[in-house]
Amino acid sequence: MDIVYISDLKVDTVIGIYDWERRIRQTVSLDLEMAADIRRAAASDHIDDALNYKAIGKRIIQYIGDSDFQLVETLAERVAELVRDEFGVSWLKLRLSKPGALRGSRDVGVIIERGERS
Ligand SMILES: Nc1nc2c(c(=O)[nH]1)N=C([C@H](O)[C@@H](O)CO)CN2
Repeated sequence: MDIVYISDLKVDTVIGIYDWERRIRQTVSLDLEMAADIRRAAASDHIDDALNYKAIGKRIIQYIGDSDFQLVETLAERVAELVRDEFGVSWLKLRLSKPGALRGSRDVGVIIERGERS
């Protein structure tokens, strides 16, 4: 199994459980690893044969930017569903972090893995 990845994708969104958090936008950061077989794209050298990380990244930016969940868990799960459903990704690992959310820590968040590694 090969991996196509996106690292440290930063998006501003409404996220959080407190009243003050519902009134502002905060930055979340996303690391995403997606199962892929890159051999066809490598052989043809054509984007149509590749898992297009730019198309996926733009869709994630749009989705997160428009969302307003309370928990990072919910946001992570929905992004994972979107990537798997819309881009046919069989397995992924997603790390969603919220920088500065806990004093003394660089960031907090969740890491989820969905689907079967083939
Ligand atoms: N497991 C979680 N714990 C907490 C979350 C969360 O989304 N998942 N969120 C908060 C607050 O919104 C916090 O980020 C504000 O600084 C607290 N704990």
